[in-house]
Amino acid sequence: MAETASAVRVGIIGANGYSGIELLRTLSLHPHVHITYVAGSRDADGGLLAEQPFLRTLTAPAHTHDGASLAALKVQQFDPDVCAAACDVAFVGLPSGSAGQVAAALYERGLRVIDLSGDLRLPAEAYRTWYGRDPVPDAVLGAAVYGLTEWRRASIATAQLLSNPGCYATATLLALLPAVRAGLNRPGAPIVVDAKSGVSGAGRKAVQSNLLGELAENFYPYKVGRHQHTPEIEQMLDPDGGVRISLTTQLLPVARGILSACHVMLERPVTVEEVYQFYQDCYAAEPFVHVLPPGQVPQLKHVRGSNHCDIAIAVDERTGLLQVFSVIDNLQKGAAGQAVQNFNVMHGFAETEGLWAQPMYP
Ligand SMILES: NC(=O)C1=CN([C@@H]2O[C@H](COP(=O)(O)OP(=O)(O)OC[C@H]3O[C@@H](n4cnc5c(N)ncnc54)[C@H](OP(=O)(O)O)[C@@H]3O)[C@@H](O)[C@H]2O)C=CC1
Ligand SMILES: CC(=O)N[C@@H](CCC(=O)OP(=O)(O)O)C(=O)O
Repeated sequence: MAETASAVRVGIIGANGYSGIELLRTLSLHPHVHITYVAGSRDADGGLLAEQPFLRTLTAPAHTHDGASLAALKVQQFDPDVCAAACDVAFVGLPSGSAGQVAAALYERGLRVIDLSGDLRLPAEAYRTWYGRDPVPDAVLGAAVYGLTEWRRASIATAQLLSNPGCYATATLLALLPAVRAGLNRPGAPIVVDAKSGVSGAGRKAVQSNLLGELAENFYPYKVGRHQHTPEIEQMLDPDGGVRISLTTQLLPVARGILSACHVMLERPVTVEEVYQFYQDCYAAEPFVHVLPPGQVPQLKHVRGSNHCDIAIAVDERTGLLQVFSVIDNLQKGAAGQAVQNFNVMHGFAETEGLWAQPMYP
């Protein structure tokens, strides 16, 4: 794969974290990207490949743009001026709290910034309530464009500061938006979202302390009634606050994957064929969103390692509930993959560029 003359110089902040590693894996095969800067919370002793020895393709020039210099890249302690000098675009894969500050510093230095954290997704007051800390300054928050790609392309294309959606929010919104925008939900009735995530959703440090003995053959809900993606989902479903969701998040003993099962009280009787056709029409042109025929169910392993989202629909005529199920890989469509999809939209590249990976099965 030859490097193109138009290669964009890209920095990855948080390169030792799960999202950062997934960005490296994805962007190292992107034909219009040259990774020029990788940063973390400290200077590393060895090169990038000493830190992440499994990223072997980075040293295979046939598959990268600049194998030698990529292999020589060192994870540096983040410095906004060094980053700004080295990059046109920065992906920020840091924990919420640190990420917003870093994204703001780079935005103010004129870079295009794609932030994967929750720091830029909510209005200031909602952020204070749900994240329990002060948000970034209004001028920065106001510039951030919420990047649910399939539903926000026009504003993503011109964004300088892109706020990548949360993993649960992505799975849930892709499942619910067609139904809610079409008014299939009964006004005033809360939508129940029963969502489950693999443990990598919690980040590398958290997983390193969640030992196998704790997680294997175990399964439990967490952040009940207070998950930070609740307002993110509600504001996108209805900016006027007319839709309420009850979100339950649960920790699955798998590394990757989210399944969101959404239960919508129907406003009027509909058939599953009707809703299926409607969803099909809605997502027919989408390369990454697939609506399964009635009777089929989505599975984590059908999307694992890829940027795809599978959606399935059922109508429970007995209870008047529409059930919409969606699955994504939390590190791909839920984080790094969607971030690269947004990067492609922002640069006018084909949306699938760098995102050709098929799901890993089994
Ligand atoms: N994991 C997921 O599925 C998803 C994650 N997100 C969001 O993406 C962001 C990254 O998540 P994830 O990759 O899971 O997190 P990880 O915990 O795996 O990685 C975060 C990385 O950030 C680095 N870091 C922390 N503080 C600083 C700092 N002040 N300056 C520089 N580097 C710092 C750490 O680097 P070092 O190792 O060098 O200390 C660490 O490697 C989070 O905001 C998360 O909410 C969003 C959607 C899904
Ligand atoms: C399994 C797990 O712990 N997942 C995380 C998702 C983290 C995330 O995406 O949080 P922000 O994007 O809002 O920072 C959680 O539920 O909080």
